[in-house]
Amino acid sequence: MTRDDHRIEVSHLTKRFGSVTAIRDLSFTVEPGVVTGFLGPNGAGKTTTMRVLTGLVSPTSGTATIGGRRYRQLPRPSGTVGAVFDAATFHPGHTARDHLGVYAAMGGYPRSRVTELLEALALTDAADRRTRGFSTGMRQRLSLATALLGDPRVLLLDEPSNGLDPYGVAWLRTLLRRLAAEGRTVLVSSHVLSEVGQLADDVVVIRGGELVAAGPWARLAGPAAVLVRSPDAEALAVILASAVRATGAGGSRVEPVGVDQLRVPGLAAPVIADLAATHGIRIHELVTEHASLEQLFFHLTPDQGTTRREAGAR
Ligand SMILES: Nc1ncnc2c1ncn2[C@@H]1O[C@H](COP(=O)(O)OP(=O)(O)OP(=O)(O)O)[C@@H](O)[C@H]1O
Repeated sequence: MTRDDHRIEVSHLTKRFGSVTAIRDLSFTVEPGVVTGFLGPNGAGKTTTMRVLTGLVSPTSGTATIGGRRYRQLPRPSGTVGAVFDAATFHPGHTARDHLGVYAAMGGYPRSRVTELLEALALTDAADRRTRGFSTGMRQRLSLATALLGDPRVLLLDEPSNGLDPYGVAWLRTLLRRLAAEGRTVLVSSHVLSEVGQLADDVVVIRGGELVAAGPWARLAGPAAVLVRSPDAEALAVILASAVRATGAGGSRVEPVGVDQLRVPGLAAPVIADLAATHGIRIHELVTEHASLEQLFFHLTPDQGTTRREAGAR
């Protein structure tokens, strides 16, 4: 099996529900081996895209494939793709073990998988309790355990951190990173940005059903600015201001931050260090500030009004 066998490819995908265009000519790829965050404001089209990927919704046009095949064309769909959608429901009278047992039987997976997954998802102590008393975190774990029954190479998780406390989010992060490190393709949707920042290496950002940005989020965010500490900050500010102007970054200014510190946009740390050395100016500290995922999100998807979006107006 090669990496190509479980790459997700969404190509010119459009989905209309009556007069509402949920997805419009959307194209992106999701690579195995990393956790990819699928970001967008409410109503952006994340769930619809994931539903098309799992064959639950038919596209109006375009394709969404896994390893080059549509979900229904996969030889073992549930063994290839594990999906968790928001608001998973369980039979309230079933225990966690019953629930996994039913799905293991339906998928033709050995009973030993149930015990393995109860352990891997820290559910062993709750295995024989009825799901009606489960907390949100336990429900999320049980949904994930169900999705992992067939040892899928591709995981599609819609808002998996919903309702998790900070311990739950930390646990989820460790689990997803481990699953990705094993070579799986992991796509995680969310609008809770601080959590995706901790969970994902790559991001796909959509708005109004269209692609806004895709790639490693650190690259998308770019170096926002460098903080420079120097006992000769005033002299350095003059030199750096002229270098910033020379880059053509018209709106960017070197700003003093405290007594001996400057915030320098538009110049990389090595350039600043070299300039200081050329002019014999001492540097005590250089720190590159990256934009947070939240800043990136607001920059890429300025609010256009929820009502307008939900109505599908453009
Ligand atoms: N079955 C449906 N019938 C009609 N419209 C739908 C249907 N499913 C989704 N939509 C609409 O498609 C758009 C995209 O919805 P979707 O649920 O995919 O967005 P989302 O990014 O997952 O949002 P959220 O973060 O709020 O879950 C919305 O305008 C939504 O109202």
